[in-house]
Amino acid sequence: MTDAATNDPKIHLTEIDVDLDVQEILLAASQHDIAKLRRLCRTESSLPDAANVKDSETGYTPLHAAIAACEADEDETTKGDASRLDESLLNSAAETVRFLLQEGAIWNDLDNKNETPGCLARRIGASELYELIVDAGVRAEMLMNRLDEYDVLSDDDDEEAEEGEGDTDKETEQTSEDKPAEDDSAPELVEVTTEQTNASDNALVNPEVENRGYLSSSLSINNDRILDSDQNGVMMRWESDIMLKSAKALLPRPGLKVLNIGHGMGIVDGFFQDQAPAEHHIVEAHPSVLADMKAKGWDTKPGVTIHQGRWQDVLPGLVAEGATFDAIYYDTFAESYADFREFFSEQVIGLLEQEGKWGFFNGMGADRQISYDVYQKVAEMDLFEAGFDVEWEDIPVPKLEGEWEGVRRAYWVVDNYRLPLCRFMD
Ligand SMILES: C[S@@+](CC[C@H](N)C(=O)[O-])C[C@H]1O[C@@H](n2cnc3c(N)ncnc32)[C@H](O)[C@@H]1O
Repeated sequence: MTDAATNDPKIHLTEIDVDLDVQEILLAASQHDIAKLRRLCRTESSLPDAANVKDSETGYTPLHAAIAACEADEDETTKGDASRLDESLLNSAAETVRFLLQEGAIWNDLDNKNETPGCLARRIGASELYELIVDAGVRAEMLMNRLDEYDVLSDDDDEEAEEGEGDTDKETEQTSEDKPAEDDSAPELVEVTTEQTNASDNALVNPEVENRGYLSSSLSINNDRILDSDQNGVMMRWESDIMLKSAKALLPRPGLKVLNIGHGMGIVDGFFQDQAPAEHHIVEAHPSVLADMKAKGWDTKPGVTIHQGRWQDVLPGLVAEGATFDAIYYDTFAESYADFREFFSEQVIGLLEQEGKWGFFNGMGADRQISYDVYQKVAEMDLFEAGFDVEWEDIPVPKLEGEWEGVRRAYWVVDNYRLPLCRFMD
């Protein structure tokens, strides 16, 4: 390591110094020695971000180390059995985890086994520690979402100031400075994986796909799946049971008015048709899906009106006409959590009957249980803020091992699908 000509002592550290510091911090974390951690984090350590150091061999952060210390020696049959964990160790670990989070520890950093601290807590059966990490994730995500909103507002201000100076697609541009340093993949809203950790950054549903790019890409539409040109799964037949249960919960009897956003393979629309709705409106934006709908005669089915275009462009017109619906369903592709929030806080409010129900495909963070749990809470809080109550029903998802052949990434990993049913609050 070459020393820079500077008076900053940190620049003069050798790799050995750094490694010793890292080991000292990780040891203190695993011993739940908060007094020592406090000293190391605040004064003694020469490392700038002591709460987020990483062991080069295991990839452990102090959070991983504090949690891993609770793991019981166990054989295969008792793995994850919470009753085998030492209660006082769990309590001191909880204190340590709280302390590290206060010091800015990142809730979802990955170790070398691809586990976040929360994944590790869940695997060893430390549910209290798991909940602490989930809550930290919720706080971080809420904050990131609000900051992104603030960014969008300032972008809008800039645009207003620059009116007439040409258009930039700010919606779809995101520079690396906009993103949080620790997280670089998206909270998955719909059907796409979060590959690394992440529920953060409010970026796009699929890190590699954004909505306008997707809508101009070519699709392969088969009987059991729709893939985009990069083999990302847009819709898959295994979701049929989820679609059936969603349709039945939303449209319990004939003669109601339903609005569906995103036709895909037409699975949910088929189940809505089975309920003989009085009006069945479908918003779809992809030209190939629209062509497929026409080929399958959707334009002549009873009560069906097809609205061609993005919901962002179509729905304000329906609101202006005063259209209302007993049921609304949202299942799009390559949209962000921010898009989804805009959908329910700005559009559903204008389109749903007072006693109506609405739902969405709940795929946010579904490639990792902790991300799924975090995003359930985040959504719940935002729905509450927008004036909606939500009920969740757990539906077991069948084993999907064979399903992902030919699909770029498995976007579904968690065991249970949580089906949301939303209504206006009383
Ligand atoms: C996951 S599929 C919907 C699957 C559907 N629920 C089913 O049961 O087959 C998502 C659909 O949303 C459409 N879509 C994506 N973005 C959209 C947008 N902004 N507005 C309208 N439709 C959109 C896609 O073209 C695709 O057909």
